[in-house]
Amino acid sequence: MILGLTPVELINRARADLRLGVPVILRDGPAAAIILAAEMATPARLAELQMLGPALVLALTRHRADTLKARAYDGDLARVVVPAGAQVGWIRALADPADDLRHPMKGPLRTERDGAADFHRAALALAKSAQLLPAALVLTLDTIAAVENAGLTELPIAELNTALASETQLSAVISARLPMAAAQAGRVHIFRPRDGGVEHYAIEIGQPDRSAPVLARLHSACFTGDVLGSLKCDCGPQLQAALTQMGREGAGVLLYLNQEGRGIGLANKMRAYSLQDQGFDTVEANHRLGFEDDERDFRIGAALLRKMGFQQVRLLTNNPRKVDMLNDHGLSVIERVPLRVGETDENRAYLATKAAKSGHLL
Ligand SMILES: Nc1nc2c(ncn2[C@@H]2O[C@H](COP(=O)(O)OP(=O)(O)OP(=O)(O)O)[C@@H](O)[C@H]2O)c(=O)[nH]1
Ligand SMILES: [Zn+2]
Repeated sequence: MILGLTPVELINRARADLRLGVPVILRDGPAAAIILAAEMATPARLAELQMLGPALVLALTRHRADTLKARAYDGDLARVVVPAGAQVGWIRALADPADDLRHPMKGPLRTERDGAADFHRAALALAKSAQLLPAALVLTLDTIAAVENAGLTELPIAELNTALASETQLSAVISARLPMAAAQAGRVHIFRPRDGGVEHYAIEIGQPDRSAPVLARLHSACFTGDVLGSLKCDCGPQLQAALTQMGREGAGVLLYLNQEGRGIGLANKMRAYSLQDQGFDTVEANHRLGFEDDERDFRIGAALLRKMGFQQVRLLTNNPRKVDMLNDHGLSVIERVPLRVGETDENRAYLATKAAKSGHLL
């Protein structure tokens, strides 16, 4: 006999469904809702939802709602009423700010005030965790009968919320020696989250003494900076400078965390870059897309360092949040080592915005 899927397995299936444009059913006891990622909506799928019931809603985060001048009665999110006959283009324009400046008048938008927003909040969290735009069509169902035999993934929201909020458990997969330009004595460790998320890497230089403070860096993936040598940020030079300093000192550990774009994923980061070309700064661009300034789960870095046996770190960073987070999650940062490299004409304003709005130290 095959037992049912665990919540973690169901969540991963639900993420894949949303990314494919397949609806997912959320359950809360006897209550249920059907959700669809707004950016993946097609005319056919939208028509299916519109036929199931009249009360179709587009859930948006407060940041996106603020941009659209829609009232967010639920605090952190808004439930925008989808008018009968609304087309996919209307949904997409609300979800995606790409054309905000060209077509500023999207309203007036009517948002719901009464009733619960639990399904909507869960739908947005799931869309974010699938690295989609945080915008979801939500139809609360009177009865689940109409969708019961469609083979859709069904997810209890209590379990979904618990799983999304809990600390990721990581398993060590393999490690192997890697001589690098910055240090001959390098070793790459691969860690796999047990929640089905993307793998993260640790680059160990030399043989750091576990009973002494280790020179450490938490580096968030930046395809454009790390690989392409982008001049828009300082990630590539920071990565190289950190490895070089560890090589020079003979020991250190650099965590390469796959949290591209401060946790929003590369597609959304490129959407943010496109908005930056329209004149918005890095924080404003994230907000217009509906994200927080920083969506990273920094607990993963702390968990990895602890798992590797480290307790005390000298942390290479300009970001005081990283220091606080490690101190709050079982490590002690005995020194913050500044990492100021790679300033260019192109990234000067970006670095200044991070100092002014995100608390980075100059
Ligand atoms: N969303 C978004 N992400 C960006 C942008 N520019 C760089 N990133 C991402 O930001 C992350 C690097 O974060 P930073 O804020 O530069 O540095 P930090 O890691 O917080 O702090 P430091 O330790 O001082 O470097 C990487 O994941 C990059 O992909 C941007 O304009 N928008
Ligand atoms: Zn970068």
